[in-house]
Amino acid sequence: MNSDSISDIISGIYAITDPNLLTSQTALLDAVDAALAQGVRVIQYRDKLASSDQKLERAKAIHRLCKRYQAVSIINDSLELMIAADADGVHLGQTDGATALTELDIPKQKIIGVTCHDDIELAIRAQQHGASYAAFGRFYPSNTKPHAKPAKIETLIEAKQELSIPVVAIGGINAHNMSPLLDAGADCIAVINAIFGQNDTQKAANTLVSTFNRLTAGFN
Ligand SMILES: Cc1ncc(COP(=O)(O)OP(=O)(O)O)c(N)n1
Ligand SMILES: Cc1ncsc1CCOP(=O)(O)O
Ligand SMILES: [Mg+2]
Repeated sequence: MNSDSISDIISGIYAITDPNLLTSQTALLDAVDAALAQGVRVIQYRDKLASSDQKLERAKAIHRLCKRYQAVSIINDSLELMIAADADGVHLGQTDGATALTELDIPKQKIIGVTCHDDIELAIRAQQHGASYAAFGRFYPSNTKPHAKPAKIETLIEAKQELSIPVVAIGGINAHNMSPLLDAGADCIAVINAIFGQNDTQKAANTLVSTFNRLTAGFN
């Protein structure tokens, strides 16, 4: 991992892999490479289908690719896999250990992302307990996770007032609808389908990254 601050690291486009969209290891690694080459800064390996051995091999390969592009690798759900693959961080949902962050043995330098749905109190507690970033969403209907709880843009605005850690927005986001989330203060836009569900990953990543950069060019 590079030595930038967490606000520099968790910013821009955050791409999350999906085994239903990237069905082979080659497809997965080629797509991650294409996304990184276009300026995606964060990759989350999210895979609820592969075997443990496959997950370890893929997580390690993604971490190597991220290092090559000076991006960061995050593992979904599993602290054990993060440690085994020596990835840069882990993303924990409310049923993955996020409710007991202080009881987990997480190496100090690792990034810890926490799902906060639409709940600012969850985010404040997560920050107090050592979370590196808070993720809110879903903001728009998501084909990837149709039953994800909806979140309000007002919650993002409140999150930016209450939290010092970066704020990530997720759920049904694409280049056409990210603008209100950025205006509300989202530091980072997390996507699955808008990048890995597209025929041309490179073009999709380029569109997302350039749209993010254009829309945030006047900020700060
Ligand atoms: C960046 C980011 N935000 C939210 C989630 C959702 O995590 P979770 O609620 O644990 O759901 P699953 O992804 O495990 O289905 C995420 N993965 N990444
Ligand atoms: C994992 C997750 N958590 C809330 S919505 C979501 C899915 C995001 O995928 P997409 O960008 O395709 O809507
Ligand atoms: Mg989870």
